[in-house]
Amino acid sequence: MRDVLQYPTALTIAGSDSGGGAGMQADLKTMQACRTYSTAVVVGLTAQNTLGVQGAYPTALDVIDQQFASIFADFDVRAAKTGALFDRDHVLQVVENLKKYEVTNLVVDPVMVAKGGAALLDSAGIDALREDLLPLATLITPNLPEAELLAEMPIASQDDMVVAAHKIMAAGAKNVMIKGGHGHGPVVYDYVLLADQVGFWLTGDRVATTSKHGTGDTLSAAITAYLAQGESLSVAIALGHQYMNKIIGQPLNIGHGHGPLNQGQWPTTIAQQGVNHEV
Ligand SMILES: Nc1ncnc2c1ncn2[C@@H]1O[C@H](COP(=O)(O)OP(=O)(O)O)[C@@H](O)[C@H]1O
Ligand SMILES: Cc1ncc(COP(=O)(O)OP(=O)(O)O)c(N)n1
Repeated sequence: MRDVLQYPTALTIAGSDSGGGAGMQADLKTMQACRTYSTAVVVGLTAQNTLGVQGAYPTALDVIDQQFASIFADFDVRAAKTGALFDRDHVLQVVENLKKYEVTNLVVDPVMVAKGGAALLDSAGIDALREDLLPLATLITPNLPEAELLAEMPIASQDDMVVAAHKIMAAGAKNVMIKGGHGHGPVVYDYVLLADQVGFWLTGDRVATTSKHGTGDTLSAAITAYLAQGESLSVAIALGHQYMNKIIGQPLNIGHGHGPLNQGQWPTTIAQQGVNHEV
């Protein structure tokens, strides 16, 4: 008899990117590459490609409820992540369902603006995210502009990142990871502040590439995949960061703008990659 692979199940609650590089499509490819099965609540559709977002169409609210109901009637969801949530009503509908189904191991990627500049969450939605969704999150993963909004301060240095992480935690987040992709210099610094007040830096060489569409989605999906596998939060973060570091230097040459990553560049087992579980 053939071996049956045992993949845990996760959930992505996000928007669809018709260009395939970011949003739900990035999440699904990443989870598969990280050996986790993912279910999906589509919160909205975007007409999008590597050049930008041409349209955004949130899903009817009752359809969000139906998707949650179908998933939780059948699957043992071990971890979940949120991505683009579009507006206040959709944030609150997602929050209601997360509470109803008692979702644990929740990674909130507070997607606000796509790299091309299109808003993927309006200002009332940002308030709802901060007040209602953030307290449910196991981990929140803002990029630098998102962290500036959530912490209500400018971030111009690594010291500022540390202060901002503490402010976001004080606003109700249990654990915080501020991503430094939008910074400058030869090294990318991501700062992690854990609930026990332990803070640490994760670093990587800054890759000079225009193929960065979907980096935030990909990182948060990888962390979610490893949480679903039962890893501790600090190990899941470290593995997600290693995955990101590995794939960002080997992108696909696709599209005419901000190209996609190649999430499939992680084909072997963690053991074969020589990944260090020590954090
Ligand atoms: N040019 C780069 N070189 C190496 N790593 C990067 C680069 N840009 C982003 N990353 C990494 O990708 C992840 C996502 O970061 P970021 O791009 O800031 O998020 P977002 O897509 O949400 O804006 C982080 O772990 C960051 O360190
Ligand atoms: C549908 C959808 N969701 C999220 C994003 C933003 O993804 P992100 O990982 O932040 O990547 P960039 O947009 O910054 O490339 C998106 N574009 N579309």
